[in-house]
Order: sequence, then structure tokens, then C-alpha cells
Amino acid sequence: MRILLHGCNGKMGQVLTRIISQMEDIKVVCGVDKNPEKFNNPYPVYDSLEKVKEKVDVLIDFSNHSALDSILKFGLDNKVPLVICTTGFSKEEKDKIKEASKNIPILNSANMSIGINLITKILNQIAPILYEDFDIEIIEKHHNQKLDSPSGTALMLADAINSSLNNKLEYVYGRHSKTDKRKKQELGIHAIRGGAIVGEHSVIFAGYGEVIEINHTALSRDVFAYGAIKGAKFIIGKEAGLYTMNDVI
Ligand SMILES: NC(=O)C1=CN([C@@H]2O[C@H](COP(=O)(O)OP(=O)(O)OC[C@H]3O[C@@H](n4cnc5c(N)ncnc54)[C@H](OP(=O)(O)O)[C@@H]3O)[C@@H](O)[C@H]2O)C=CC1
Ligand SMILES: O=C(O)C1=N[C@H](C(=O)O)C[C@H](O)C1
Repeated sequence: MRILLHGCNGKMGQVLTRIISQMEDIKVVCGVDKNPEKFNNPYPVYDSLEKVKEKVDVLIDFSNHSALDSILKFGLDNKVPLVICTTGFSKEEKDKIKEASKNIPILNSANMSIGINLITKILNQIAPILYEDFDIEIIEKHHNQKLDSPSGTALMLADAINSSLNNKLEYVYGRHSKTDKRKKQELGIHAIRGGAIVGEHSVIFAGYGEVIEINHTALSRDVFAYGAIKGAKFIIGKEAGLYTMNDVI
């Protein structure tokens, strides 16, 4: 499997570079990054997808939402499947991904771990049962270099809950300066940023006699990298369409 690594000089790009260099059947054949000279990578790095000359089987992206147009153009022009792991996309950007997936296979997930994706399935089942008697809130914690908040994962978990409740919830981000009580249909989403926290998510169902909390902790970035590699193997050869990690696991 020949991989184009987009965002190769970032935190996730470097974790993937290390892990893939120890694998026999797959190879990063080139990378693209805003800052191509930052590291001495064992593959050529370009500052733009337009400069890529190598033949690739799949593009894995861990970069920035602002690169989306160029990634979609590369995939569409070269018929290359995409694994888009970047977060922080606007509604319009998510629509562009959906549109492009009519012509090429795209795997898009804000979290490549098995644990988080299983939790979305569990939430889908339990939220409708608990909603009447429990208030639902999400807390996420990440390192102090993270650009987007709330995290893509927190939004993915919120969407899993909301879709199981006919989208009747109203997302409230980090409450402050309020003088009213919490409304029943609120789903609070709260972001903590500090130090080197890799990624922690908690979904809290707060009732009157009991509280249920579902927690996920990423112990290292390796978990996301292994998920992205699994996703890349999955997406090659698939029909055009928009896939998620739940299709992979
Ligand atoms: N789906 C998942 O499981 C996971 C998703 N993520 C997401 O992946 C993304 C990257 O995370 P992380 O590696 O921690 O972030 P980093 O900021 O460490 O890495 C991003 C890299 O992409 C580069 N970059 C930024 N804009 C562009 C561009 N337009 N074209 C090419 N390269 C660009 C950055 O350069 P520069 O530093 O110069 O800006 C940097 O080298 C984030 O959106 C994050 O939320 C992260 C972990 C897991
Ligand atoms: O930026 C990160 O680090 C992470 N981003 C993803 C997100 O926004 O949910 C996934 C993971 O939690 C790490």
C-alpha cells in the first residue's frame, strides 16, 4: 500500500511515519506539509499536493480544515481514495466532503480509535432510553496545542446522541454568564485544554438517584495512527461513497 501522508510533519504525521516505517507491507511514498523541511523524513515532502509526482494508493490526512479543497481536488483528479482524519470542519466543508464522495471513496472520522466508535453505537442505543430521566453532558480534554474546540470527537458523540433522539437537542457550548436554569433539551459540551493530554472524552447521564458516565481515554496517539492505517486498507478498492470508522470495525 503506497500512502501519501498529508500533514506529515505534524504530531500525528510523525507518529504515522514512525509506525509505518516498522511495517513491511505499507510505505509512505511521499508527504505534504506547510513546513516541508521541518524533519528529515525517509520520503520526499512537498509544500503542495500539486507537486506530488509519486503514484499513490491512498491519501491519509491529519492536517488542518483549511486544506480541504486541495485534498478533495487531488482525490478527484487522480481517483485516489481519501482517509480524512482532520477535525474542525464547518457545515459547508462537511457538505463538500459529502459531495466529493459521490465520485471517490472517502473515509471520514473525527476519531480513529475503536473505543470511541463503539461508544457512538452504545450511545445510539441508550440515549433514547435514558433521555426522559437523565440530563446529558459531554466533557472533552486535550493538549494545549489543539486548534479546534470543541473536539471533533465531542461533536461526533453529540451527533450520535442527537440523531437517536430525532435531533431534538440543542447544543450548549461551555456555559457562562447565564441566569436561567438548564433546559431539558440542552446537551452541554465542554472543552478543557492543557499540557500534553492526548484526548479524553466523557459522556455524563445525570439523573436524580444515579449518574452514568462513559469515559474514553486515548493513552497515546498510536491508537489513532493504527486506526488510520486500518482505515486506509479498508478504503482502497471500495466504491465511491462516504464511509466512517463504524464501517471499518
Ligand atoms: N481523527 C482522529 O482520530 C484524529 C484527528 N486529529 C486531527 O488531525 C489534525 C492534525 O492533528 P495534529 O497532528 O495533532 O496537528 P499538528 O498541528 O501537529 O499537525 C498538522 C500538520 O499539518 C500542517 N498543515 C497545516 N495546514 C496545512 C495545509 N494547508 N497543508 C498542508 N499541511 C498543513 C501543519 O503545519 P503547521 O504546524 O506549520 O501549521 C502541521 O505540520 C487536527 O485537526 C486534529 O484534530 C488528531 C488526532 C486524531
Ligand atoms: O487534536 C487532537 O489531538 C485530537 N483530535 C481529535 C478530535 O478533535 O476529536 C481526536 C483526538 O481526540 C485527538
